[in-house]
Amino acid sequence: MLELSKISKLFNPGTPDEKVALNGITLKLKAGEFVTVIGSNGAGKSTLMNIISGVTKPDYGEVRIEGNVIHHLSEYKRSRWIGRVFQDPMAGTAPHMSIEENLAMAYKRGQSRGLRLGVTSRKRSLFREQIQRLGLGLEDRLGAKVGLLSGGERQALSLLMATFTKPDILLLDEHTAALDPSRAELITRLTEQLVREMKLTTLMVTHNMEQAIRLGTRLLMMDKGRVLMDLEQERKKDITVAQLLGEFEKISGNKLSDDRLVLG
Ligand SMILES: Nc1ncnc2c1ncn2[C@@H]1O[C@H](COP(=O)(O)OP(=O)(O)OP(=O)(O)O)[C@@H](O)[C@H]1O
Repeated sequence: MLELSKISKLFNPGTPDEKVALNGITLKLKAGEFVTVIGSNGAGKSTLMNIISGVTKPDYGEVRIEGNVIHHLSEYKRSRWIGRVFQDPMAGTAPHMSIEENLAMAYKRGQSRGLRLGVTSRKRSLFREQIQRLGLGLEDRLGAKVGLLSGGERQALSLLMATFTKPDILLLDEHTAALDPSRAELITRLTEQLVREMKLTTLMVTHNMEQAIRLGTRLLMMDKGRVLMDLEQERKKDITVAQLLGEFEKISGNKLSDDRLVLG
């Protein structure tokens, strides 16, 4: 379970560039919830992900995972609880290492600092079994350098690596946005499959409204550092993109301004 309590973040305080990124966010994700997050430009979505993962420290407030207070811990120390996939397929994997070395690295995530990347035959058969789940034939290329994979293959591997040790929280940061439509659909399908099979508690930022409605069990809409709308499955399942945009306008008094908005 993830609990955020009164999280606030101000960038460049006291300067002409002062920006309120998060303004007292309180949020509870129950175990197994799959929450999609959409919002206007500068709403604070990335800052929220960065505060949960430890890239950014909040000015105020508390982050708890499974009851552990973690907002003072380094990004590395939190990695035993958190898996994250970024927009850039290059971000989650090491290009000069082989597929199995990358998997070995993910396997050791959050454990002792000394990285022993030795791949024993027991580990190799575990990796082969896991990577088969992607359905991309990568199990026959375990020795290939990751830099040789396509963007979609690499993002599929990133997703597998992020979920390898069944994290308590999975953070998906526009992880299909840089892919062409067919690859994006493949990664979306794999995401649904892995989240469902492992019952992962998931927070996914997207600019694709249709995807935000279709995926997951709950939808958050952010604006100006706050959660403006919080739709549970019952309300989310029948809502249309037009209704969602209409609701946003009604509550915020403005049209949704998102230069990367994809309607569906
Ligand atoms: N490192 C930083 N330094 C200064 N200001 C920042 C920094 N990171 C974010 N901000 C500001 O904080 C606010 C929230 O930014 P954030 O990137 O979290 O929004 P977002 O919802 O992810 O936006 P987008 O959808 O446009 O990527 C914005 O006004 C942004 O300019």
